[in-house]
Amino acid sequence: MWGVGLAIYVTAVFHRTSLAVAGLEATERFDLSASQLGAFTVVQLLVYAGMQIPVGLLIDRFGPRTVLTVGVITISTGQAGFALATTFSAALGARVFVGFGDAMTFICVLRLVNTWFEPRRVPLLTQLTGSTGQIGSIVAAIPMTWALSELGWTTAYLISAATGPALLITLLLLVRDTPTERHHRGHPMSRLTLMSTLRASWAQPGTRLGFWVHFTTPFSASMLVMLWGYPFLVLSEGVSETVAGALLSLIIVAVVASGPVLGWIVGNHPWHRSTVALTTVAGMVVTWSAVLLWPGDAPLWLLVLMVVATGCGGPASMIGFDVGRTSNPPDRMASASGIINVAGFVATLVAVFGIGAVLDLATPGSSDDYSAGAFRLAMSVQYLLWGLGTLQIWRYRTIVRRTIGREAVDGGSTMLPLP
Ligand SMILES: N[C@@H](Cc1c[nH]cn1)C(=O)NCC(=O)O
Repeated sequence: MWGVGLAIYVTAVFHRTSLAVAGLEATERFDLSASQLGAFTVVQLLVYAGMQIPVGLLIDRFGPRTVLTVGVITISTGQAGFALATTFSAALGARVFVGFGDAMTFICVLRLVNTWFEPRRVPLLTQLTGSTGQIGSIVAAIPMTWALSELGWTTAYLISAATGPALLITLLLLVRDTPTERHHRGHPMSRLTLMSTLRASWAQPGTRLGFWVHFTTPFSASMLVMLWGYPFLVLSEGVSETVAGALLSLIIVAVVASGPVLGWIVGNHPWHRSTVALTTVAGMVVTWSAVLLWPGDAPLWLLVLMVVATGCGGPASMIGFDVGRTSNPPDRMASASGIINVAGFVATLVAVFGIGAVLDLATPGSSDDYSAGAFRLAMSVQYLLWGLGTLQIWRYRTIVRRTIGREAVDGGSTMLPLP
């Protein structure tokens, strides 16, 4: 069950990031300005974030198998549409479909993990899901670059869309919602019940703690991988294009390598989950500060430390889902995951936008030759997000620790009995 779900999630991450290496080709094919190119990423992220809460509710109502089926069909249709699009508006519409399908993948896989594995194994498998999924972005970077240059736009994107039918058949043949049911249906929900499910999830301090952990930890890596990493490293830190590419791949290596370690710590020491998240944020703040304050170009060893610390933020974000899991009953689990998942993508959007806006303000009239000084200022936008997130993590961790107590947390529950 998990293998099929994971294969679908790796493919979704591949589709999500498959535009990162196609910027130049897209600019030529659709005759785009820089902001139109950026719109593809922004629209996709907006759709993804906006769909998280509805998708969480749909999973609780119709089960992960059904929602995943719709997700695979939608994302493959979007990617095929992107292959065939010849105008900016058609391509943008196709990216909306990719965002919709993508939004339906991850929390379905989390739900399958929660149903099919014993609770003590769930933290590690949740981590392995998040970390292994990021391999999709390496596939998007290397083979996709080759396919675009050797096979051309339409064939490269059509081949990538063709993974959809194969995954769909495997999904329909193998995946069951629970060991006893192919389809698990929750209770039909009126608008009132939907609202009360969301309210009940959000009322749990553990859901809020999970939200802020997911807000604070992954955005720096996502912002680097999705948009600003390459220009920052080349234009501001003076590394070659090859080294910049290698450093961005190292982020994914750090994600994949640190995931199981963090998963093990979190599974064995639930009381210390928020401490692990805060330590990871501190690692990012310290290494980023050293890079940004270094006089002139930062040395390569420091850039390596910074990207590794930043990569660890991805797996640390999974702590958010784990706290959400132990703070909600199984029939509200996907809704809580949806709420928590919105946070990281909203923080990424704010970082991507904020950095672009500061770059434009600091370098008036020039869009492709930002100075090192402008980049340093722009990258400092991240401190606002880390600062807000850290305060909120501290606030809700204090509430959880005070109201629930160590024995219950170590026993696997952060659920507060509410009226
Ligand atoms: N935080 C990520 C997952 C992750 C784990 N390790 C690195 N990244 C996340 O929010 N995932 C949701 C998704 O759809 O990818």
